Amino acid sequence: QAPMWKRALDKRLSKVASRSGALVCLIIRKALTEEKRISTKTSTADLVTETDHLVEDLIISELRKKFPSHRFIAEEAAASGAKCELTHSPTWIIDPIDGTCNFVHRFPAVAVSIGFAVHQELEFGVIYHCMEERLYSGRRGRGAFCNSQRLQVSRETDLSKALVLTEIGPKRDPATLRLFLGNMERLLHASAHGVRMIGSSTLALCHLASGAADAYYQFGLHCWDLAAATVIIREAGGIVMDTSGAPLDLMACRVVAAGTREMAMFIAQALQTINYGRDDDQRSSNS
Ligand SMILES: O=P(O)(O)O[C@H]1[C@H](O)[C@@H](O)[C@H](O)[C@H](O)[C@@H]1O
Ligand SMILES: [Mg+2]
Ligand SMILES: [Mg+2]
Repeated sequence: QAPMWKRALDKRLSKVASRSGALVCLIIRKALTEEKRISTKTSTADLVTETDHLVEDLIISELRKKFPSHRFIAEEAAASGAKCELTHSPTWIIDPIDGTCNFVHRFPAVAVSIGFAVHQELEFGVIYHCMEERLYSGRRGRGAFCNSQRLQVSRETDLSKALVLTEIGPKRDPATLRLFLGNMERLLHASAHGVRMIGSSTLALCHLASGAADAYYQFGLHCWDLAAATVIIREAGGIVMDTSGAPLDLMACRVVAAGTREMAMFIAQALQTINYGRDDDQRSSNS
């Protein structure tokens, strides 16, 4: 049981994060219907808009006012060259709009993700589904919720009875696409019930935490896609690990998550690796 000061601090921090998320969702919902100025980052499929930047700046300024000594890892700052270094300091890990491509197309699977770590341990996360007013939250040792409903992962262990979620990632070169499609083909050959992509890794991971899917895997997502969702899935009883079967490496741009370890291992063993570098390796592009 964490010390009283820590429980009180976590509660205060997660309240601030939830309030920030709620405020910016109003901005995103309004902007979704409006004309957007769109630019690309690491590929023609890796989009960013002025709303991504506005929302990220708003969240960080709100949090910095209250916690000036804390550190930040945020998607659009990283895209502009900021270091992604998870130290022992209290650190907020932020994806201002997860599902920017959906946002650009007015496809309503769009979320805000705010994770929090201390001593390199993920302590809590909130993910706001902006179009459905659903707040997914998880605090280490205190459970995971969607609004006030407790979350519980699926207990499925049989891949031939599984619904599997994934995302393409930003690379679209022929070699990457062959590996991506080969991974999907192997899971379908193993008679998985289906493989789905919704265009938002954080919302897909929330579906896993709520038991609406049995597994998730991806190469090409980032620490800001993973931070909050990892706490939520673990607190819903699930497992989040590296695609090699080793413990999760938050900066490795790859993940397998599932309701059961057996399911996660089946998925991991079926995958061929797609190399996206690391978030904390400044030499590799943030693709
Ligand atoms: O850039 P945002 O924050 O929209 O995150 C998405 C990534 O861009 C995709 O490559 C990735 O495949 C996932 O869809 C992820 O949610
Ligand atoms: Mg984003
Ligand atoms: Mg994202």
